[in-house]
Amino acid sequence: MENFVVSARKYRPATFRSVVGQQHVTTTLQNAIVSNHLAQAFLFCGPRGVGKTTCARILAKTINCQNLSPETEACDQCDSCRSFNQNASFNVHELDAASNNSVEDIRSLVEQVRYAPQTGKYKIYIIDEVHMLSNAAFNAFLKTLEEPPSYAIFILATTERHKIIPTILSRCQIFDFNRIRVDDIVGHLGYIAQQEQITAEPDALHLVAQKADGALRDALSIFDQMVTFSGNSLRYQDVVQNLHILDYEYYFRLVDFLVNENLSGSLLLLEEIMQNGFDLHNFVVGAAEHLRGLLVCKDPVTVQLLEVSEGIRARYVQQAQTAPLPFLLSALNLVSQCDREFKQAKNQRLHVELTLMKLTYLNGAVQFARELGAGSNGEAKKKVA
Ligand SMILES: Nc1ncnc2c1ncn2[C@@H]1O[C@H](COP(=O)(O)OP(=O)(O)OP(=O)(O)O)[C@@H](O)[C@H]1O
Ligand SMILES: [Zn+2]
Repeated sequence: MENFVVSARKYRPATFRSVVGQQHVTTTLQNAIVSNHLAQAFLFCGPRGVGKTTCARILAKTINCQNLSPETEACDQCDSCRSFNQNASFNVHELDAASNNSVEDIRSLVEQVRYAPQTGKYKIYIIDEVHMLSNAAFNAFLKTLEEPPSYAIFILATTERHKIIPTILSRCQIFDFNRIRVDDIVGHLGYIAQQEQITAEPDALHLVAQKADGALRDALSIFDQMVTFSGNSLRYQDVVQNLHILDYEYYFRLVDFLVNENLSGSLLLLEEIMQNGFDLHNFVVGAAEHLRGLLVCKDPVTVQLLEVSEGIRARYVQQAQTAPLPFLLSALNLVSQCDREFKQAKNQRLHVELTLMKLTYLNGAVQFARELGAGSNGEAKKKVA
């Protein structure tokens, strides 16, 4: 049997073109290569698992390729490309500063920089998690960064840009990597599913993508975990169950109860959520997100901001029609307040229950206030009387 290779490694992009969602970076790098304006030191900043190391390696391979394509991609055929692809190139050195952050580690790296490449044009030094280097190590490195030999290129990567000292920042060309959009993650997962002959429900992939919170690497590990769990067909319900996700259903039900002033319904729903072992605070945060989702659905333009599948979006739009805008605004306000005060509350369940009570009568109250405000002689005044 073939060894199982995790998707994050198996599908690590080998060309600029196959990097997802970082076009501003890849295009700029390619332009720099074509116009021969390559900087000698780069700083790649951004969240974890969005392609910083991947792009560093692609850059390293591309600038050493002996047979660059017209699209400025490495050929993957020449000797240099082949040794890169087999992780056997002498022209790329990677240091993970998270685990090698001492002065000695940097000294041995700096030592290597003195030797020109025997084959190929450039030697590339990738320092991951560079913010972890000790101060002494930083200083030992600074001199080399100031006057690197012409064949040396440094690519520093970090998830914590604010920890990088100004002397380093000012010597690097800085690239900010984006979180990957849910749609882009879904597209990539869909592609991998197809390659692996896995049938996956779009909603299932959406859920995985959302859980990954912008990190493609995380999405791929969750995807692998799901496939181990449910085999060659990935269903929405399996993902909900396996990832123990507070699924949309709960929130759709909640808002239905609220707009229908069904207090017992929402209190029992809360009980159910706790019985199922969900975290109360997560529920509050999720409720705020759901309300925000309904709000953006009130407008045909902002509806695009909702990063969900088509099917779920249609349900949002439908539910948004049952909930007046002022109600949604006040509800979001109340839930945000509940969230802010959550940690201080002595009895957190009661705190949430109280919010649910306020929310239940909110719709009636909002309509009542509106009727009053309208100043008509209709129902509202009768109610007051
Ligand atoms: N933009 C992307 N396009 C395609 N695949 C990606 C992308 N970002 C991450 N991946 C996948 O995730 C894996 C890890 O990505 P990579 O190591 O490049 O992330 P990173 O940003 O350097 O993360 P860290 O800061 O944790 O080192 C890759 O092997 C690849 O499979
Ligand atoms: Zn090549």
